[in-house]
Amino acid sequence: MGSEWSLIGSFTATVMIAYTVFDKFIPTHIRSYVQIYAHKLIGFLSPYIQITFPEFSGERLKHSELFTAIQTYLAQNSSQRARKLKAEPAAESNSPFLLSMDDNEEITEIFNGVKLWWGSHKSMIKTQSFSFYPTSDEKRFYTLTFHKRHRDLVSNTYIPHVLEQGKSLKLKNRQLKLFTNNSYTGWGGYRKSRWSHVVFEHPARFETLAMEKTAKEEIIEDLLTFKNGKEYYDKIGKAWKRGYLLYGPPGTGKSTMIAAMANFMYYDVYDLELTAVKDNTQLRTLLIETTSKSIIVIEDIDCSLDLTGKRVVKKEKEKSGEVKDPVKKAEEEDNKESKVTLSGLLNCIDGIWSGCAGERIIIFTTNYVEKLDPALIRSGRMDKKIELSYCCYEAFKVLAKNYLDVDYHGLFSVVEGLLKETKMTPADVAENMMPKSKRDDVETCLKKLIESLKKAKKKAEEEEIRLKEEKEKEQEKLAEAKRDEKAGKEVKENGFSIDMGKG
Ligand SMILES: Nc1ncnc2c1ncn2[C@@H]1O[C@H](COP(=O)(O)OP(=O)(O)OP(=O)(O)O)[C@@H](O)[C@H]1O
Ligand SMILES: [Mg+2]
Repeated sequence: MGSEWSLIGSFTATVMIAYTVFDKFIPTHIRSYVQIYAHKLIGFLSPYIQITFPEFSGERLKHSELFTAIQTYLAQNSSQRARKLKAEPAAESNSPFLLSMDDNEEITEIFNGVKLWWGSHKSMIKTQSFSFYPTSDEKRFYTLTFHKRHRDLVSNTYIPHVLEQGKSLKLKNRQLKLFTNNSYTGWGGYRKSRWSHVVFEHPARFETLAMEKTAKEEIIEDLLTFKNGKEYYDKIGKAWKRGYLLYGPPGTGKSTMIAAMANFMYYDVYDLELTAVKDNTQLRTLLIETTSKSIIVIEDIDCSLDLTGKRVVKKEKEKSGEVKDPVKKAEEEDNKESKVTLSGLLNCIDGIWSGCAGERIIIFTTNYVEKLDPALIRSGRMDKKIELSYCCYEAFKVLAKNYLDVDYHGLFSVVEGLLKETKMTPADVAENMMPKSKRDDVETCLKKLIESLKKAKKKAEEEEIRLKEEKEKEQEKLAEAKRDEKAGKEVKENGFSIDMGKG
């Protein structure tokens, strides 16, 4: 036994000396040759294949989507199996951190009965920069090892499976974003983004949206058909996009519905402010930069576009006494000259999107549907027109559930009757019904609403009477003018007039 130990000891010592000699005294280029041939020999003898997935790839060292998808996939799978995990802040994700395999950790996975090994590695490359604080670049990569007889299965089935899973998990975990376009003068260099974003956290849901149940269900059905319609759109040769026009008086829930749609579809929202876009070319650039699975919104389309082709620039409220910055003034001057035309917008919607992969929804909102150019809302551009109108009883019940947490109350029938007789927007109903203090219970809130509805009804009746009187007066004036005209004619023809009024 003793002799065996001494044999092992001397062998180990020999290996260590040989390694030191190799490392210290053999020139680098010979060493690299030896390493290359050693790898070749191992590759020749070993039945295993290894694939490397680096974090950065391509000429410009772009962050690899492949790497991110694998990272997400492994984070889901490895967090149960790996012993050494790493917690990192998760950008653009719902959870505050992401658990992934730590460096130099390995896990095994069985896929269709085949054993595979995933490894997480890191290599350090020292940068040759002249700095007081020497930095080193970290290059992370994953390796996938498997037996060479499973090569086809891995490349044709397993890797696509990992990517698909990784991407869908990332989509599920990501945070929604609300983008707004930067004013064109601030676009700056090529690297500056045309869109700025914040996290989109609007609480609106279809369940809390007050409108008729059937209309709501129809919209949900329409959205679902669109979402699952990739094959269908491919088959009919149409770009995977859908246009909605939301119209109705202010406060009827158009913006709320857009938020509900975004939450339901899990799409980002691009709020496109046309008045900040210089011309059609910039509009095109902005639209190209939108990503798949997004809703592009143009609110109050009638105010942003003059339908004769010119753009209306929103008047900015100038603070009194404010001295104008010359640069700002020049920008504004420029703004006045800039224009996005209706045809430019239509061309963008029809043309560019057809070339952009992925699904997109475009929504226009307006308070005055009758003002819109038929070209803008024709079918194919605006596939669905949704009217959001004054509060009906069904919508009121949703609001009562949202704001007061009640399904029924004795006063509901009074509200129902009044809602049939008067027009009130859901925004006003909600405002009138909302508890304003802790003492406000359901009954108090409903009574407040009834009071407001009665007032609104009275006001509407008075307005109706006023309008009727005005109309009658106008008709009287018209009739009088006609009588005068007739009398004038008679004087001309007969040379005298008969004054019927005086005795
Ligand atoms: N149908 C609705 N369901 C639930 N809440 C609503 C509804 N309509 C309005 N509201 C409430 O009223 C507020 C204003 O509604 P919203 O901004 O969606 O109206 P809008 O139609 O976009 O108005 P505008 O035409 O002025 O832009 C919302 O914050 C929401 O709380
Ligand atoms: Mg709105």
